[in-house]
Amino acid sequence: MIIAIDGPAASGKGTMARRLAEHFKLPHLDTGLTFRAVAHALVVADKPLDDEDVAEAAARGLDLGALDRSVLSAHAIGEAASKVAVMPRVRQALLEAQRSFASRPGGAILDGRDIGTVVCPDADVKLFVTASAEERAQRRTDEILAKGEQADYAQILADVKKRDERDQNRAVAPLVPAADAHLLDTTKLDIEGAFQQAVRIVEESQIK
Ligand SMILES: Nc1ncnc2c1ncn2[C@@H]1O[C@H](COP(=O)(O)OP(=O)(O)O)[C@@H](O)[C@H]1O
Ligand SMILES: Nc1ccn([C@@H]2O[C@H](COP(=O)(O)OP(=O)(O)O)[C@@H](O)[C@H]2O)c(=O)n1
Repeated sequence: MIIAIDGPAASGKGTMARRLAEHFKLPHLDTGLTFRAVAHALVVADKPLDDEDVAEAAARGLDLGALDRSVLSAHAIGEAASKVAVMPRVRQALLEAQRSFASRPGGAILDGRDIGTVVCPDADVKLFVTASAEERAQRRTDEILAKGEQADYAQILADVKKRDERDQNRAVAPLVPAADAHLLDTTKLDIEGAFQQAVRIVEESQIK
């Protein structure tokens, strides 16, 4: 079974994907980390974020087994990732790695922005996870504060909106729900409530 989960920044798709992976015993790939890793490689090499040759080389050299969430989850890397994610050759290189992960025998869960539309258009179940921009900014703020770092809600809300805009309006693989995706608005759901709804959707689509 392949489960595709998409949604905007801090909607809770990663948390949901990890819990579903554990529940259904499926391997999980957070494709956001692949874009973050490319952005991180450019930042570390002191290269501009629009250098497509360097970015493509980083994408082609990516080891999916070595994605370090603790380094890549930084708020600023998310912003940088959405800049490298507009480059077609970067997307193509990562697409090959993402599809290879998805084609594992037994299936997989992938989460990102274009899983249901581009990476796995034939996925067995597609979820599009949303929440209001204000709720998502609050979740990200709480997450950063919980790490003991400083967080400015107003700035984070502005960043979240800017990233939504960039992800929804890029030419290649924009953030949009697949026609056959189940929409799951988690604005008023806690983590457990959102997970239970997702399990129900997956189980119902297995029966059909
Ligand atoms: N339904 C929810 N209610 C409240 N907080 C949530 C919910 N889902 C996720 N979170 C929290 O919000 C933050 C962002 O979630 P995450 O799964 O990383 O989102 P995404 O992968 O969409 O960026 C995390 O701190 C997570 O614990
Ligand atoms: N399948 C994907 C996943 C991420 N991305 C890009 O990578 C950025 C970071 O993704 P992420 O999922 O790690 O971000 P968060 O939602 O966790 O904040 C996004 O803003 C997108 O620009 C993408 O274009 N396609």
